[in-house]
Amino acid sequence: MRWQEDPILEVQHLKMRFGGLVAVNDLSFSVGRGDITALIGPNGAGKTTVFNCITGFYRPSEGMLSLRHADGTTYLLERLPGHAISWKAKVARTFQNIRLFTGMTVLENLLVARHNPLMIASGFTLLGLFGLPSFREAERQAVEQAKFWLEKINLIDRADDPAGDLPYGAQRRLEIARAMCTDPILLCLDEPAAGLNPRESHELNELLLSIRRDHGTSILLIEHDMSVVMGISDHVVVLDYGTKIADGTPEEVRNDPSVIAAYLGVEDEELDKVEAEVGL
Ligand SMILES: Nc1ncnc2c1ncn2[C@@H]1O[C@H](COP(=O)(O)OP(=O)(O)OP(=O)(O)O)[C@@H](O)[C@H]1O
Repeated sequence: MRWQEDPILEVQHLKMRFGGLVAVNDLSFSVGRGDITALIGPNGAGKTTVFNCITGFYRPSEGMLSLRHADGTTYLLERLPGHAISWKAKVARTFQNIRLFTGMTVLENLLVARHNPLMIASGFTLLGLFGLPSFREAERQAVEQAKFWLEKINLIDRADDPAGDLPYGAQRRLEIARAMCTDPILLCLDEPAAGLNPRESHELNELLLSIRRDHGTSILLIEHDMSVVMGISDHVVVLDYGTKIADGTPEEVRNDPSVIAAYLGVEDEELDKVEAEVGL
């Protein structure tokens, strides 16, 4: 199992407290390099809180989040500021609710993701923005990369339209493309299939599989749509009330009585009955 042999991310004893509420409690799991890993669980289980800790939106109350690049460089994410998690550690994310710049064009939304390299190429001077060859080259590369992703997500014909005019499913794909324009090694997607129809969710599966195959990007996703989770994940981690209740391949997790019970809202005492019903 890649998540045991070559983890890109190791979450160790993660705890997140909000006042008296413990949203995530002593959570440990690994994400395999090159794997598609799904983090699932009932509403309020703590999934988005885990994402917020990994991507620097929250500082964990306790625990360690170590991200290891292929060359061995390791980043302790809980110690890095948010911008360094994206820029240095190379972790990108999308949000549960779409967060595009709706008044900007589709192309501009992708160019925003190249802000850091563009500013460095400008030498952080106004003159650099107009004159430096390095800036013009960085700008050309940013446009090329954006066009590549627009082709890939079938939005090249809409490049100059405002992002807010796109249909919902296309906006979701654009968000993923924008995250990919930061060249992440770990892509975190918060409910990418939410609100998609079955055709769009099939297209999403294809897009995620091609991101993993063609770019080697590891993917960690939160998802309620089981056709996405069971269809493309290599590894599934299940949370309930902030703790891990299962961790394994989709097949292992699918038949786990505690997972079924958590989803059905069954009390611990009724677990035997659920086990009998699923034939375990
Ligand atoms: N900033 C916050 N302040 C206080 N409580 C919070 C905060 N963020 C999350 N919580 C609480 O932490 C718990 C876990 O929330 P979280 O959003 O992580 O769950 P989730 O598994 O992502 O749920 P869903 O599937 O509904 O998105 C919930 O009880 C939630 O109310």
